[in-house]
Amino acid sequence: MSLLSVEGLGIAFGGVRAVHDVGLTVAPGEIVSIIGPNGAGKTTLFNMISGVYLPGAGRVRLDGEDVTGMAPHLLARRGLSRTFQNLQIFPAMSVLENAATGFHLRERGALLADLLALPGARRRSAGALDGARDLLARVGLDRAADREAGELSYGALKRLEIARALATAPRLLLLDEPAAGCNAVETEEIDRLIAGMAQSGIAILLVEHDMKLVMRISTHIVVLDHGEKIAEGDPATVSRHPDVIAAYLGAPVAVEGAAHADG
Ligand SMILES: Nc1ncnc2c1ncn2[C@@H]1O[C@H](COP(=O)(O)OP(=O)(O)OP(=O)(O)O)[C@@H](O)[C@H]1O
Repeated sequence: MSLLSVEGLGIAFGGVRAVHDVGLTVAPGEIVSIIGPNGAGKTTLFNMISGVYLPGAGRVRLDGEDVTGMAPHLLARRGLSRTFQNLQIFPAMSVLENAATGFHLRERGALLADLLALPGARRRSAGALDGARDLLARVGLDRAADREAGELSYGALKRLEIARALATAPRLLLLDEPAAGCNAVETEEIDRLIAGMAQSGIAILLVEHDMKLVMRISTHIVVLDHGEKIAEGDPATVSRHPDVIAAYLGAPVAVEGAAHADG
């Protein structure tokens, strides 16, 4: 059964349809990727699912419950967490402290209370730092815990962002371009991390331009162009779809193990 179910989602900005009538589902352990050219509406779709934008049309359901337009911290309590295309890291804070901020994403105002050292902040922070150490181990950054975040490589920063998103123990994780700007080795680390999270039962929704990564790890791919879904299916099907090649890929993309998929 699907954990996330999106139906007929749409939004317009100043009369321009950024996303129109898009539907998709994600089940626990699945990796569903959204691909398409720049401006196709991928991040806007993410923003509607994660409560950043109120959709102009359509429904978002988590476990069958209508959560359309619900605030991000309330969605986090229900098990939805996300990362952003642009890193949201505090470079002057330690890696550990950055990971610990993730524990406050469920509580509106908690992060500000901590920064202002309001009552309860000290107790909450101690617990968050313990939890943050576990998260850093999960993404392979435990040995960098005490370094300043600003000193990390780009790939490590991307993993730190994922660690922070994991702090809310998500059942559904939205990853916006986790491999953007990463080199081949860093991309492989992200690849393993995403596959591992899916194996642990987390439902993953991914926006990513690295087609090798997408074709390797996706269970299902949804293709957007000009805000509309133009194709969907497994990697082998999507990578050879004529409309997808015309709108985005330019040429068929090799998919491991799919050489004889035509039968
Ligand atoms: N807040 C906004 N106000 C006005 N227009 C917006 C806003 N957000 C997105 N758009 C427009 O909506 C369309 C879809 O943008 P979006 O960022 O979702 O595309 P994308 O597929 O994520 O692109 P990219 O791959 O470059 O990140 C674009 O035409 C964009 O200019």
